[in-house]
Amino acid sequence: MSAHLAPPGRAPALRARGVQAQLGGRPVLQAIDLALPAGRWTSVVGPNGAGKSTLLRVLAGLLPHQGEVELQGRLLADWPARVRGQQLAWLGQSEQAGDDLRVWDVVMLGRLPHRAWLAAPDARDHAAVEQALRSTQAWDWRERSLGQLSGGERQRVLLARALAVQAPVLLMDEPLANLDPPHQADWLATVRALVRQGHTVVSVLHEIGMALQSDDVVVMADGRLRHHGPTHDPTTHRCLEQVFDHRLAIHALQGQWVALPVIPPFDSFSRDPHAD
Ligand SMILES: Nc1ncnc2c1ncn2[C@@H]1O[C@H](COP(=O)(O)OP(=O)(O)OP(=O)(O)O)[C@@H](O)[C@H]1O
Repeated sequence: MSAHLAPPGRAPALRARGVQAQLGGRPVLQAIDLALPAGRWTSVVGPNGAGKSTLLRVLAGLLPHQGEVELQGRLLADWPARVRGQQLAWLGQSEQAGDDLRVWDVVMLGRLPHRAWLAAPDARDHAAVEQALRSTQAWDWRERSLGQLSGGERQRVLLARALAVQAPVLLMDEPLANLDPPHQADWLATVRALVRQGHTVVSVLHEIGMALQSDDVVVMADGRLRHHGPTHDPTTHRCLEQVFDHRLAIHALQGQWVALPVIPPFDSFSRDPHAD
């Protein structure tokens, strides 16, 4: 496993030390030591069941675990809940959100950590919600209820809710689920703009081509961290190919990295497995 060091003088946005987690009595994360540098976009990738979502939930403080997790140099447990909610925004996988709620109100939920108990939203809250809805092209649906939207439209509203928090650190689990190619490209542009402004973005992605657009890649397999390194590093590419059983290959194409499937020869499908 390669180490990736945060720039000197700035605490990592998130740090895990000796993290372990169990689900259903089974260990699903083991011995995770990880420092995610601030002001960069890191993608977490790996095969199904590798522990990616579990890691993200642990980093967000949403799952009990052993070991330590720090947000901006301070243990998660030491942050007052409301302040932590201002610092760290979360977009979960297949999130349930009230289908009867208006889109506007769903996105306004992202402003809760900024408001005093029972206080009405102020002008800044309204501005943040409008900006988030416009940036995900969800503004036109603001009066509709969430339950009336398609899967991709709904995902854009939930992304808007995470953006409305305006947190320095954003964690997103499969943010591209249901998004069509133009809106995947818009998501990419949004993430790049956030990182340019100094935000930290951590995304669990199945789309390896998209993950290869990030600054850094964390590779997981079997509940363990296999690699953490810059996206352009050949070691990162080799590790990715390895954890996916060499069923994908990474190539340079017009100044970008792309992942292409490695398709077995036709013979291996047509052969009768019981012939031998
Ligand atoms: N509630 C649960 N109880 C028991 N085991 C669970 C539970 N949820 C997840 N797991 C197991 O934990 C392991 C890690 O799951 P996790 O969702 O973190 O993987 P992942 O890498 O995000 O997978 P995927 O790519 O399929 O989304 C898997 O083996 C999964 O079967």
